[in-house]
Amino acid sequence: MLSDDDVKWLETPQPGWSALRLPHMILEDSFVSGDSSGRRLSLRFFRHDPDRSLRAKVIFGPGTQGPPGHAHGGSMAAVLDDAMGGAAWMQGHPVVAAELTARFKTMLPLGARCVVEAWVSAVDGRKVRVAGRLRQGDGDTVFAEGEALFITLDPKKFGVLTSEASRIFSELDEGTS
Ligand SMILES: CCCCCCCCCC(=O)SCCNC(=O)CCNC(=O)[C@H](O)C(C)(C)COP(=O)(O)OP(=O)(O)OC[C@H]1O[C@@H](n2cnc3c(N)ncnc32)[C@H](O)[C@@H]1OP(=O)(O)O
Repeated sequence: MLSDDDVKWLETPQPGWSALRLPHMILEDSFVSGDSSGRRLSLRFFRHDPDRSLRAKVIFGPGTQGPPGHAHGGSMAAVLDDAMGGAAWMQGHPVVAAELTARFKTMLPLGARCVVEAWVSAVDGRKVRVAGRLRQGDGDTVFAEGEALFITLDPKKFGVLTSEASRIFSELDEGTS
């Protein structure tokens, strides 16, 4: 479904980005990242090393269709949710989403190469506020923006994801320190 060029584009980090495997990607059938067919969502995650925010490259496949030829808003919101949650986890906050706002700015053509940016904007006790943006990969067009409130839970509630997160993020630090 994806061309070899698309796969190569997805897997190539931009300068200052480190490839990142988010902890929940070890789970089978992860809603956003679990489709390897290219029909729905194809994503690769990265850390933007200078400020430790999150980046993802994403292509919305034909199975994400909402308006003809364009991505469903729910699929864009799901990508923003996953990326914003990932940004919080990457900064050491084991969270789930409590509130999510998405603003759809421009219709997103299926098959377009897109970039997601997500960053923690504030932390107040267990409340972690994160913002994100889904934009054109090779231009400035913004398809959607998001803001979310995540709540930190007892890490034990996440089972194996907790140790997986420590392993992944410390390896990432060793690789870039
Ligand atoms: C492994 C890597 C993963 C990477 C990416 C994955 C991202 C995926 C993100 C998701 O989609 S997670 C799935 C969707 N989310 C859920 O299913 C969460 C369902 N909701 C819950 O489990 C609970 O409601 C929740 C944990 C969010 C809160 O319950 P708690 O009992 O732990 O919290 P509590 O009620 O004590 O509230 C703690 C604080 O948060 C505030 N709060 C909780 N829910 C809120 C809400 N919905 N809106 C605003 N504030 C909220 C609450 O007012 C309070 O503020 P204060 O400390 O100031 O008093």
